[in-house]
Amino acid sequence: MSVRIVDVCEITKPISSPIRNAYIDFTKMTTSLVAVVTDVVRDGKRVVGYGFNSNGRYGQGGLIRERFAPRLKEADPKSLLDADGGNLDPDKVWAAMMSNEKPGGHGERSVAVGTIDMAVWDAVAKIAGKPLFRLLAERHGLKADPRVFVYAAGGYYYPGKDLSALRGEMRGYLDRGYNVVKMKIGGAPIAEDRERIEAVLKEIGSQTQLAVDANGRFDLETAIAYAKMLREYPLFWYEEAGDPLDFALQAALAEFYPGPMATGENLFSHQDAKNLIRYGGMRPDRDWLQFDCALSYGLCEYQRTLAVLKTHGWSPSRCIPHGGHQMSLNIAAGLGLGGNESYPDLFQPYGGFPDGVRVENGYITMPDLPGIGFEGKSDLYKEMKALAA
Ligand SMILES: O=C([O-])CC(=O)C(=O)O
Ligand SMILES: [Mg+2]
Repeated sequence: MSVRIVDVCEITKPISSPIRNAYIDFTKMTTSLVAVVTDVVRDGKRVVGYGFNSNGRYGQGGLIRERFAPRLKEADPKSLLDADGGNLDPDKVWAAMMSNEKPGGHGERSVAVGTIDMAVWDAVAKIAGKPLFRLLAERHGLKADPRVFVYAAGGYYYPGKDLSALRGEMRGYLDRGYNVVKMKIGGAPIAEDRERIEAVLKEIGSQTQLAVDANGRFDLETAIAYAKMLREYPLFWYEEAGDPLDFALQAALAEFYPGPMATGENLFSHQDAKNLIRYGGMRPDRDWLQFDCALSYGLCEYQRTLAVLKTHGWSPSRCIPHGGHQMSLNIAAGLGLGGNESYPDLFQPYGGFPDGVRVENGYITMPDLPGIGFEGKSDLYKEMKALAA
């Protein structure tokens, strides 16, 4: 049997909402939805792999249509196959996409490639007839663990939102089974953010923990001023205080913040991840890494990032990716990450879990669906099917 990619389709979809973090609003946010169509038939149906990019970066239709999809369609089909020719080899597909691309400067190109890479892995696991998390565990000689820790991200700023609305939002997450919640900081004066934090802590009590996210807004002085305020509270983490590439700032902050810090959602390559580990002062015994494969060249690259972490003494269990998508749930369950983000009320239908999956005491259990499992989420699959089936 041979496998051929017969088409790569892209459509840019809105995921807009009136929310705002300390850096951007989401009123014009979009995502690229991609389908990698193969000539393989499984259970009487053509195998199509699907992918989309995470929130926070916009859809990548231009790059996908002009460079990355044509390279896959023009590649010799045999050059994309695994050793016995029965499936695609994601690393070979990745190399074909990245031919004639210089190193460095990992701007939005990594989002375009990450989106297609997601669809390729979905197709590969479907062709193998397995959930992606089980395929990954097998390939790495690990035992899959379908139970994955998830936390509820929200707590955004938006027009007219007062403390009682913020508390109500957080209560809603607790009611849905979460025991870690996250809110935005840095989009209001520090005294106001302190009030917001105290209001949320009062609402959630001591059984639930709160993480805070500054979205890279602060200069060093402000990051330290916040660190001094935040360290009075038992927070789950202090996220992305300063510019994602300002490793010296991150390292200096550690001096003022003994609690857990988190960052990495805006680092888009294993080289950038390596520099964070080398120079960012992140501590493997308590800090968290949030690289998001959908924004950073996909799972082929994420595996290189995990290899970098291992070399530097970091466990994959210190990774809780940004993005709230099923791709990272599969990586978490297959490769032993510490968990995954989720946005219970945002970015639908792209985020979240297959239908019927519930959060219990902060964990979900992955159902055994072939591929990434998008077919189990009916609102999402409807969009995907409309693109290509
Ligand atoms: O608001 C955003 O851009 C999303 C974000 O940082 C997160 O989920 O950590
Ligand atoms: Mg963040």
